[in-house]
Amino acid sequence: MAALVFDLDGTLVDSAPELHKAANAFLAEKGLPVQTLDAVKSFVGNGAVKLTERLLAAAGQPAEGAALDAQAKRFVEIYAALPPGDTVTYPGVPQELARLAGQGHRMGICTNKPAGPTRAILDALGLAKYFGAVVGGDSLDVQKPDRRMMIEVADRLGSKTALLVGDSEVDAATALAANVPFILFTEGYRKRPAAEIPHDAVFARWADFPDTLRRVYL
Ligand SMILES: O=C(O)COP(=O)(O)O
Ligand SMILES: [Mg+2]
Repeated sequence: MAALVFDLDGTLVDSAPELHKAANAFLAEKGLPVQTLDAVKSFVGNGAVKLTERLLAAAGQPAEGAALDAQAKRFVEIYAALPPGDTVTYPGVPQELARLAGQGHRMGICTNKPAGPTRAILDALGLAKYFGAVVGGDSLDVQKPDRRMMIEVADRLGSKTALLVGDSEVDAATALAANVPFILFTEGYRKRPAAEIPHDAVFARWADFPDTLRRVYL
């Protein structure tokens, strides 16, 4: 059975409100104007450093190199210190993960979010027990869409075959690079219409995931 590899932000959890809160606390600390939720959503997908880079660029304060790394470190500190509760699973996610685990699927997480906050969210939501491998944006020296992110998760799960479930262009590119099937969840933070993002199957409600998965393996 192929391992099921899941993206986190915008796929299993709606983390944008909490990222928005952290982004605005970070900007306010620097005396910069705050951002809308939609703007922050559009900055998510390539990890914490890119998110920080996009926040600073949007505020007219571009940063790069070591200066950007230092700013991103501060952003992650602010994010990690927020009280839990704002990040929630999409409806039906806990039930579906329990069902898949019950069927014996090996499951892993492949996210560009740093591994620390990723584990904190999985623990807080009671989901950690479902995942035999968690690879975050700072786990390797590459991030999605590099195929090594996907290969690392499959290796850690001891699985030769895998598929990726994700919400974004970055996930689609990762699956293509790793040559694995891609299932697109449409309710996350993608930037383009779903039809323009290469996928093998698509779904909008987690209650429909069983049928969607069957379509890929028919
Ligand atoms: O943190 C990000 O930018 C994106 O995280 P994701 O890979 O779980 O969507
Ligand atoms: Mg995502």
